[in-house]
Formats: sequence, C-alpha cells, structure tokens
Amino acid sequence: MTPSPISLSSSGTTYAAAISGPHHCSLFDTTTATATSFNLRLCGLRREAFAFTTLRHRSKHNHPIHRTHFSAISAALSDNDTAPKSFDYDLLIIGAGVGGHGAALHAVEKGLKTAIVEGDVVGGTCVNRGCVPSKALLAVSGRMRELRNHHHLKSLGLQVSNAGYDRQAVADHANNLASKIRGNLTSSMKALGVDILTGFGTILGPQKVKVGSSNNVVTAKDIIIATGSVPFVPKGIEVDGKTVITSDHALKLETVPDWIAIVGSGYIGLEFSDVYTALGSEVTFVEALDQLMPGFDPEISKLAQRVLINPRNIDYHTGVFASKITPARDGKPVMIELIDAKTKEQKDTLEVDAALIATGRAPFTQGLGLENIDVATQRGFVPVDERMRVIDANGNLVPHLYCIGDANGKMMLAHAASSQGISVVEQVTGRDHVLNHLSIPAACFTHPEISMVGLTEPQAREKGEKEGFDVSVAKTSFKANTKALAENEAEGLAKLIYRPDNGEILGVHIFGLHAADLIHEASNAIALGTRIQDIKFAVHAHPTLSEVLDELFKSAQVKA
Ligand SMILES: Cc1cc2nc3c(=O)[nH]c(=O)nc-3n(C[C@H](O)[C@H](O)[C@H](O)COP(=O)(O)OP(=O)(O)OC[C@H]3O[C@@H](n4cnc5c(N)ncnc54)[C@H](O)[C@@H]3O)c2cc1C
Ligand SMILES: NC(=O)c1ccc[n+]([C@@H]2O[C@H](COP(=O)([O-])OP(=O)(O)OC[C@H]3O[C@@H](n4cnc5c(N)ncnc54)[C@H](O)[C@@H]3O)[C@@H](O)[C@H]2O)c1
Repeated sequence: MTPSPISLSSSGTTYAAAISGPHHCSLFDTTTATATSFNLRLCGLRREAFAFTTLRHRSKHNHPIHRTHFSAISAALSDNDTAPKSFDYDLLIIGAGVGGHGAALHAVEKGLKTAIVEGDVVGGTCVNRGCVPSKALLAVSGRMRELRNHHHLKSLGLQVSNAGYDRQAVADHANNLASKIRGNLTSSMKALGVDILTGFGTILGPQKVKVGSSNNVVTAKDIIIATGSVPFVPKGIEVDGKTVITSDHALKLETVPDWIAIVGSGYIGLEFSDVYTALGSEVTFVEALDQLMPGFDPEISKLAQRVLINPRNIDYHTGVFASKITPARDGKPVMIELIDAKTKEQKDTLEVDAALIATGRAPFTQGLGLENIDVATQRGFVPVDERMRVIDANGNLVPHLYCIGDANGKMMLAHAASSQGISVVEQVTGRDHVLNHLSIPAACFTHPEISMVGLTEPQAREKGEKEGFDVSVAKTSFKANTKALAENEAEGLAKLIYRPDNGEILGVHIFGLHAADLIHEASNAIALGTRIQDIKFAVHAHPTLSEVLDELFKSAQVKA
C-alpha cells in the first residue's frame, strides 16, 4: 500500500496523520511535535480496519481530526480492539427477538452465563409486529370466513343468521396476545437467570459491546448478533402509517378499508388478503413478478390462486412495480403508479382507500458497530457461513462472533432464527453443528393453509440435472381423506418431490386444512435423513388429516 499522509487542523493545532502501510498508522501533533505510531499488525487485523476506515473517511471528506478523535482512535487501538482477558458473560446476545430468546434458553441449559441486550421491547418482530399478532387476526378471519359461508354451514346442517365483528375487539385480541407472549418470553428468560440488558447494543471491538448511550461496556467470550429486520419500503413509496401502511401498522387494525391495494403477494400480502377479505375489504394485489405467490411451488401457487384469490373479492396486477405511492390527502385517495416490471413503462394508476406495502423485509443492522470489527454488510445483511459465523470484509471468520435470524437473511422465519441460535450455542459449547436449512418448514396461515419444506419442483429438477439424478413427484388429494371430508374442507393437495433411486425426500408442499401442522412429519424426516421406503411403514391414526401424508409416502415409487 502506498503511504497516504493526511494533514488536518483543528482549534489551532495541526495534526498529521499517515497511513504508512498495511500495518502502520501514525498520528503527529505538530504543536507538541509528538508522534504516536501504531503497529497495526501487533494490534490485529480488525484494529487495522478501524484505524484505516476512520482516517480515510475523515481525510476523504476533508474533516479535521480533533483531539477527541485522536484519543478515540488511540483508545480504540489500546482498549476496545484488544480482546478482554476475562469476560462478564460466556454469551452475549444482541437482540431479544425469537432468535435471541431461543439462543438464550439453550445457552442457559448448557450452563453458560448469558445476557441478552434489547434496544426496544422483548420479543422483537415475531411477538410484537409479526407472527403472533398476525395469527391472532388470522384466527378471527378464519372464523368469520366460516360463519359467513352459508353454503358450507348448510352442508353441515348449521344455520347462523348474522355474523359480524367489532373491529376494536379484534384489534385488542391481537394486541393482548402479543403482550401475553411478550410477558411469557421475558419471564422465561428471567426465571432461568438470563440477564436482560436494556439499551441499544453497539459492537466496540472483539468480544466487547456497549449497551445504550452510557459507557456501559459488556464483555463476553462469544457474541451472537440477532437484531432482526424491519419492513422494506421501495423508493418512491411514501408511508404515512394511516392510508399507506406496512405490516407494523396493519397489525394494529386501526381501520378496515373498503378497498386496499396490497403491494407484494408473498407471505405478508397473502396472509393480510385473507384477513382483509374476511373482514369485508376489497383487495387489489400488485405483484412485480409474472404470477402471484411467486415464492411457492408453481403447482401450489396455481391451486392457491384458484382457492384463495379467484373466488374472493380480490383482483390483481402482475408483472408491474408500484413505482410511486402517495397517501390519501386533501380529499384525494391513495394514488399508486404502476410501471411494467420489465420495460419500466408507465402502465396504470390505481386509486384506492389504502395500500399495504408487503415487499419484503430489510435487515436491521445499522448502528451495530460492524465497521469496528471490519465487517461489511451485503445489502445490509451480515455475511455468515453455514455455522452462522460472521465473515469479515476480507473473507475471514471473525472469532467468537455469530449472526442468526433475519439479520443474516438466510431464511426469514421465526423458527429458523431460533434454530440457528440453538445451533450456535451447540458450537460454542463444544459440539459441531450445522443446521440443514432444507429441513426447515415454512407455512402461510391463510384459510386453508399452505406449507412447505425443502425444494420446489423446479429447484429439485435443476439440482437433479446438475448432479445427475432423476426426480419424481407423488401427489395426494385431501378429497380422499375422511377427516377432511367430515369437516367439509376437502379442497387440498399434498405433493412429494423425491429421488426414485434412493427414496430421499427433496421437498414436500401442502395446500389444505391444517397444512401448517401437517408439514412436520416431512420436515422431521428430512432433518433425520429418513427415506420414503422407511417412513411409508409409519402408522397414522384414523381418521386424521395426517393420513394425507401417509398416503403420499405410500404412493411414491422408490426403486431401492
Ligand atoms: C407480519 C409478519 C408476520 C410473520 N409471521 C411469521 C410466521 O407466522 N412464522 C414465522 O416463522 N415467521 C413469521 N414472520 C417472520 C418473523 O417475525 C421473523 O423471521 C423473526 O421475527 C426473526 O427473528 P429475529 O430474532 O431474527 O429478529 P426480530 O424478531 O426482528 O428481533 C430482533 C430484536 O433485536 C432488537 N435489536 C435490533 N438491533 C439492536 C441493537 N443494536 N441492540 C439491541 N437490540 C437490537 C430489536 O429491537 C428486536 O427486538 C413474520 C413477520 C412479519 C412481519
Ligand atoms: N407465515 C410466515 O411464515 C410469514 C408470514 C409473514 C412474513 N413472513 C416472513 O416475512 C418476510 C417478508 O414477507 P413479505 O411478504 O413482505 O416478503 P416476500 O419476499 O415473501 O414477498 C414480497 C413480494 O413482493 C414483491 N415485490 C417486491 N417489490 C415490489 C414492488 N415494488 N411492486 C410490486 N411487487 C413487489 C416480490 O416480487 C414478492 O413477491 C418473508 O421473508 C417471510 O419469510 C413469514
């Protein structure tokens, strides 16, 4: 590296700072003619990055280095960047969402002295603004849907004259459930002796975290980042929290708009379409890709469209981006400008009462101090390897630092976050563990539900082609299942994607009543490496929905 001297002045004192090579940095006070030279190599790689980043940034923008900066740098070099010799905790977790909570509980079980840092409220997204309140709303929408389906009720011999709802009471149900689960999470950690440290966590250096704005620095042998995510709002969309909202606002159910556009037909969009249509709204989907629900197995998306979209008060625009959204104001409705996703040409303008932005989530990693340990995020996500170990800007593993959950972007699901946390605790307590993400199930809690584990059919075929194996597909219908027929809810399909040569389960997709509960037989089989030729002899109680999967495994044609 070429020497890069920088001349800086402040308050009558001139400093010269020189980055003199990959391993040296010097600061020279021209008034006292004293120089301090740092051998960065002795300080370690991450220290080097700290000094270089700070000095380069200041010189590039022609900012003066003040004495305080000088002391901050030298303090950082002599203090924060040195790994502590003893630790306050064995494990420190930044973020008390479900990921952090899962890790903390397992850590205590393993005998680790554990603390968790939370800058907001315990429970994170899932408990306060995600899974929990959304499932409370979906429990209501499921019942409303049933109570208003006279044809369905009549076929069961039931008569219900007038089904209605109280919006505030529904909202309270969601809010109360979140409070209850938040309380449960907090008590479970306190009861087990996890220290809950309130304040925003900033990584200062290896094994060192500052909590809150005070000088409360906590050290730990191992650190887990579990800072989660926030709603992602594309450029051009103005969220006012009233008429243009994200899931954070929608879960409060402050209104039930007559007509709401839902931008994005992924998990959030689909679940909220179930809620809103059950409560009487008309929904218009705006989806950038060419089909609705593009993340699911295509056959399941098609069936879901036939059952969850077409018969409901829903229309849709696919292959278009919402390029600009303006909230309702001055008597004007919410305006949504649509452009063609490929050509970017203006296509249409929608005028609706409200718009829900459900276009994905962005990692919450700002202010975490990753630059202090030379970690560069990728689109905000913390780069990790398959063991959730954090990777620095040079591609090296950062010792004793892990990242789990939404912040690493591997799989934005609550149970994925906590299972990654458990996996990390296994590693730091001496047992190597690699989580098989292909065994992690996912579910969308519409009525009926959608669930899946492993690969979709196109993904499996692509893998088969690359690796040289055949892929087969088996399917069973809920229409042949006694329990589903008794419930008069027989619209559904289970699909198995597998290797006919050795019976390996590559993926299972279910659309139908209680699909979210049914998927676990398949996900456990994948996790444990159980083959179809073995699981097909497992016995299922009759009459249960689980027989849909029993039939599925029995119908597969394995050559082995
Ligand atoms: C509407 C909605 C519905 C969902 N439904 C489901 C579902 O049914 N099933 C499912 O599996 N998933 C669901 N998800 C996804 C699920 O909520 C997330 O995958 C999960 O919450 C991720 O957990 P996490 O621990 O990684 O992060 P989070 O739950 O986001 O928790 C992170 C925590 O870290 C804190 N924090 C952040 N930075 C700092 C810092 N520097 N210092 C201190 N604290 C910090 C935050 O305040 C937060 O409490 C849903 C999401 C949404 C939005
Ligand atoms: N039941 C569950 O497990 C559950 C429920 C809700 C959320 N989640 C998690 O939360 C995360 C976020 O959910 P989500 O539904 O917001 O994201 P998603 O990634 O599932 O879907 C986003 C959709 O928005 C579309 N899109 C993006 N930008 C657009 C634009 N400008 N105009 C039109 N369409 C656009 C994308 O093509 C995609 O189909 C997911 O990763 C999911 O794992 C899970």
